[in-house]
Amino acid sequence: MAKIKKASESLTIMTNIVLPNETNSLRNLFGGELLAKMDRCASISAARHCERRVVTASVNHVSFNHPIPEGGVVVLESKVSRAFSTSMEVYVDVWSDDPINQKKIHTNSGIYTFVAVDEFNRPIPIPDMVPETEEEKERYAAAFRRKELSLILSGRMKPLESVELKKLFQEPQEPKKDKK
Ligand SMILES: CC(=O)SCCNC(=O)CCNC(=O)[C@H](O)C(C)(C)COP(=O)(O)OP(=O)(O)OC[C@H]1O[C@@H](n2cnc3c(N)ncnc32)[C@H](O)[C@@H]1OP(=O)(O)O
Repeated sequence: MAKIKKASESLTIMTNIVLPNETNSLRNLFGGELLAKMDRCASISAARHCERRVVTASVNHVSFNHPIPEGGVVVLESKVSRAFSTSMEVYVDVWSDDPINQKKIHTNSGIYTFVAVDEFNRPIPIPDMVPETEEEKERYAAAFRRKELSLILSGRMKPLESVELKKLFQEPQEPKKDKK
């Protein structure tokens, strides 16, 4: 598919208030609820990028650094960070927003992989993606390593078959001397 899209074209922002039925016993947003919100937000970004139906293939990384309290405002922002052949990586950032005190803190992020599928749920090719901002470029550059790691962890790739990831664990080679 020749079409190339910008990362910003997949930008999705979801803003919600944290309701009591979404909280844990500490009255903070329950982790599983947050994961579901992140999956929804990321799947919209993926569908915006490929203009197809998408399925979640893997949740590669999620961290929870700060709690989001009941009654607080949770803001999710997602964008495709790299498109491969039929799959794409989507980065989700989450903030806790306090509109009264006008404080917004980054609480966590997550990295998801989605696959575009046809009407028979078979993977189909997707448009390429071009990063523009510094952050988009950094995330794009590291996405191939993360894809390899995800494939290894899911048993779809043997560690020795990796290209980028393997380089991280290789000893630096001595430069070859010219033959006399
Ligand atoms: C939005 C939702 O919540 S959907 C509900 C939850 N998700 C689901 O039910 C999905 C269930 N899984 C499936 O349907 C299938 O396993 C699929 C569609 C994800 C993959 O189908 P497969 O026939 O295995 O396809 P295939 O091996 O060709 O992989 C397709 C692409 O996904 C990538 N992929 C598959 N699994 C992973 C993984 N764990 N991590 C990273 N990438 C993966 C492959 O590398 C390939 O990428 P590429 O074409 O861009 O190089």
